[in-house]
Amino acid sequence: MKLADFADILPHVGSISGDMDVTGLSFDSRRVQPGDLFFALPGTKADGAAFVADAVRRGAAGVVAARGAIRSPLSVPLIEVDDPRRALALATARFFGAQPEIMVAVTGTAGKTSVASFTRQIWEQAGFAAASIGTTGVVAPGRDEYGELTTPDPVSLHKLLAELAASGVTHAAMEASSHGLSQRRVDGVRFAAAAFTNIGRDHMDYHPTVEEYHQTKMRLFDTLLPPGAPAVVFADDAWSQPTIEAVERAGRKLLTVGRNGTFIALKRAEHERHRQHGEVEHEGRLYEIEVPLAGEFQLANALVAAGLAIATGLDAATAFKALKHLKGASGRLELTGTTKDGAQIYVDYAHKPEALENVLKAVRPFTTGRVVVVFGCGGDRDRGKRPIMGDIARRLADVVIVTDDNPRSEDPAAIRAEILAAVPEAREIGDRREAIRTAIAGLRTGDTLIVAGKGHEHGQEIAGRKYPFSDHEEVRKALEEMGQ
Ligand SMILES: CC(=O)N[C@H]1[C@@H](OP(=O)(O)OP(=O)(O)OC[C@H]2O[C@@H](n3ccc(=O)[nH]c3=O)[C@H](O)[C@@H]2O)O[C@H](CO)[C@@H](O)[C@@H]1O[C@H](C)C(=O)N[C@@H](C)C(=O)N[C@H](CCC(=O)O)C(=O)O
Ligand SMILES: Nc1ncnc2c1ncn2[C@@H]1O[C@H](COP(=O)(O)OP(=O)(O)OP(=O)(O)O)[C@@H](O)[C@H]1O
Ligand SMILES: N[C@H](CCC[C@H](N)C(=O)O)C(=O)O
Ligand SMILES: [Mg+2]
Repeated sequence: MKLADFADILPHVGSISGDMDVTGLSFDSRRVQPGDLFFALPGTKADGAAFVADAVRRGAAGVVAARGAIRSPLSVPLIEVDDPRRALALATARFFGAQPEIMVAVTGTAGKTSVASFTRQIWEQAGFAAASIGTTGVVAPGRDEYGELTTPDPVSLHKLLAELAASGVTHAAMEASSHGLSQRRVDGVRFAAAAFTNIGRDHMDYHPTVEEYHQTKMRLFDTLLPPGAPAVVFADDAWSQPTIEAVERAGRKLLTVGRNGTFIALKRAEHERHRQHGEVEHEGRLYEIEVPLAGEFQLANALVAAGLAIATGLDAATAFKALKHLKGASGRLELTGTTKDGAQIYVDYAHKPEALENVLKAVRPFTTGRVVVVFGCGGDRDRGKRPIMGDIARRLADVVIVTDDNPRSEDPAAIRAEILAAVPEAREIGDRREAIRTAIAGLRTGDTLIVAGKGHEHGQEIAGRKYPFSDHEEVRKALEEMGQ
């Protein structure tokens, strides 16, 4: 492509020729290929402007940077913009060109992965070639890949969207994390609808206040969703009202779901251990629904997903019928094993307070014995959540084992100590493998064990190194070795 093809996104002035070839786009100097346009992004650890010389040395054909960020003269054209991250997102969308025709995004503290996966499954059952993109990776016809980020960077994202479109995928649901929204990773995607699940405590190391965190999520509705397009809002959360107001203020089409919802109104719900039943009203008609998954919260996620599918054109009866066949996203309150005595073991991705609270509450009514939890907290992330999660475990579980999650660069014992301060009666077993084994060995009839925090993850990051690790596998191996 030529620079002139990006004229509306990258205004080039003076002596810079629009005839300049752009053969690729890059925001990391270490990955620049000759002919790339290098975007110097102000980051959380470094400033991309400091790597411009490196990028040029590696063959960058031009540089895009924030106004005034580059002071010394360059041997290649410099294009100055107000918001380089947004410019990168828009330019990559233009560069890769195609995306699945109908794309939706879901934001919220918890439930994004589940909603994206459920929406894909509803579409699949309706006969569409559909994809989901998020924390657990990319799932599409003939494709199931593990991913690193919940919301990929714009270059990886638009390359992927173009591949999906080329392979015939017409529908895609993706997660929009607050980091992703704040860093403009999805600014180049054309959305047909967007959804909100809930707000809880998360990423308080990145967002100064919960209000700012919520406002960042609202970018999805007030900036990225086209005016008039449908916004599906879960109506039963403490943050539903501010979200509804933000959607209405922005002039998007508000569709609420849940007990307080009007687009899909949940009239009745019954919860069984591995199954949720409900009756919903949509446009004056009643539908019986069934979600074959553990955890009351999955009913909420299923309604949001059905809302997205209906809002983008699927008939309601097909969408509601599809819920009966939903499979849970990997590691979301997933029954991973049962002991000979009938104690049940779940792997769950709760790594933030509300999620842990929800999961422990969800299994209580079906647990005739004790609720046992094994969990830790990740390093280099919000420290404030550690004692909060300790307190939740103390209140809602009968047996607590505090172990390591991904300590990353932090001292694992110090992380555990911050959790244990709120739950001093807990057992401390740093080695996650041993913690899981100890918990399983102690299970009795009627007990439920929740191994929380790592869900689908394939590795454990300790002191900057990633070691292979899977909660699923550890549970299975432990049961096998104990002759269970
Ligand atoms: C804190 C954070 O969000 N960081 C993300 C951010 O990096 P950054 O821009 O802050 O990076 P930086 O190190 O400060 O560098 C600034 C710029 O200089 C460039 N650079 C740097 C070094 C060099 O030699 N040359 C060079 O050009 C970098 O490529 C970057 O463009 O932008 C990068 C590209 O999009 C991301 O890969 C990176 O994610 C890191 C790896 C990360 O761990 N992010 C997590 C916290 C995250 O995003 N999580 C969310 C939510 C998870 C959830 O709750 O579900 C997610 O969406 O996954
Ligand atoms: N609607 C919900 N309300 C409360 N908790 C939920 C809800 N959905 C899921 N959870 C809890 O949150 C965990 C993560 O769920 P899920 O992966 O669907 O959310 P997410 O928003 O994608 O999270 P992350 O940002 O960590 O990727 C689940 O394992 C469960 O413990
Ligand atoms: N997307 C989240 C995942 C956290 C998962 C948990 N296992 C941890 O390591 O804290 C993050 O990067 O903050
Ligand atoms: Mg997720």
